[in-house]
Amino acid sequence: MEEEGVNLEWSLPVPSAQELLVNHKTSDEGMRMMKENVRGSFELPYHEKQKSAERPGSLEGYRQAFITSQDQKLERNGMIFLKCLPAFSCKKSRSQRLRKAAVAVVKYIGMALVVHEGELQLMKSFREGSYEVRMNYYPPCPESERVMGLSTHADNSGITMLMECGNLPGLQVLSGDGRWVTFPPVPSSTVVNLGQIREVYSNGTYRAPDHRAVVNKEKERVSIVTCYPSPSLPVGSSPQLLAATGLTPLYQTLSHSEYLQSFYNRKLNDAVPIIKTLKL
Ligand SMILES: O=C(O)CCC(=O)C(=O)O
Ligand SMILES: [Fe+2]
Repeated sequence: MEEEGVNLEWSLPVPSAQELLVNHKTSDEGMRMMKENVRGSFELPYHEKQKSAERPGSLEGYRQAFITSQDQKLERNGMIFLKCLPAFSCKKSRSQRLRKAAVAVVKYIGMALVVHEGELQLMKSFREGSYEVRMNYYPPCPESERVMGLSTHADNSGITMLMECGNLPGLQVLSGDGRWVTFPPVPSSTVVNLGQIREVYSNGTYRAPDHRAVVNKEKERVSIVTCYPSPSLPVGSSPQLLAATGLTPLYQTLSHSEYLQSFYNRKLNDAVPIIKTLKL
């Protein structure tokens, strides 16, 4: 499939989870350098990393992965989180290519839902909206079966693009029959993950898969995750989809900031996933 110069090759490695692999030709020297730079940032001495540590009131910077409660079991994950504005200056930049791939995925999901050109606002929002980048660093652990790199979650985004740095498996997806399936790293590919905003948008047609990251006994693992939240759009079932299909809306509609606020007010191990709280 070709979309605005982005080549997409689809496959469904885990049949029951809506997770796709996209090959968008990022296996160039620039990508290798980016991965090396990210790895290098995590390998800096502690006091250097603290210079870019998360500041109160901001989620951005270097930090331990999400801590939402005093009693929670900590995840073995160091994280750098950044909010980014779209880079208009260089149309061929990697961030632009990733965004194009994300827009293409959003477009094809719309087509699969029989929602076509009415989606111009949606596409515009994905093309122009700010996005988030998260770099995950999972140190090795000899007792890897006793720790978790990132606990079970469904992404709260619209679409997430995940790049593995190195050839080390770690990402696991919960399959329809309740088994954890390890997602093998595929060189020069990006894993596209549907987030909960898309699940709501599709009125529950597509599921945001539960996934987690496990750690390796001997080797560190690094992943780079880009999330496209389309902040100018409300979070709710697509009005075009409901109009075209006559389906009853399953979810209430929130503004993007209301949705994020209720997401960040939650505890990591809250029994009810956020998406269930939106159900009508
Ligand atoms: O590192 C991984 O493989 C998973 C990362 C992830 O799921 C996330 O950052 O949301
Ligand atoms: Fe995730």
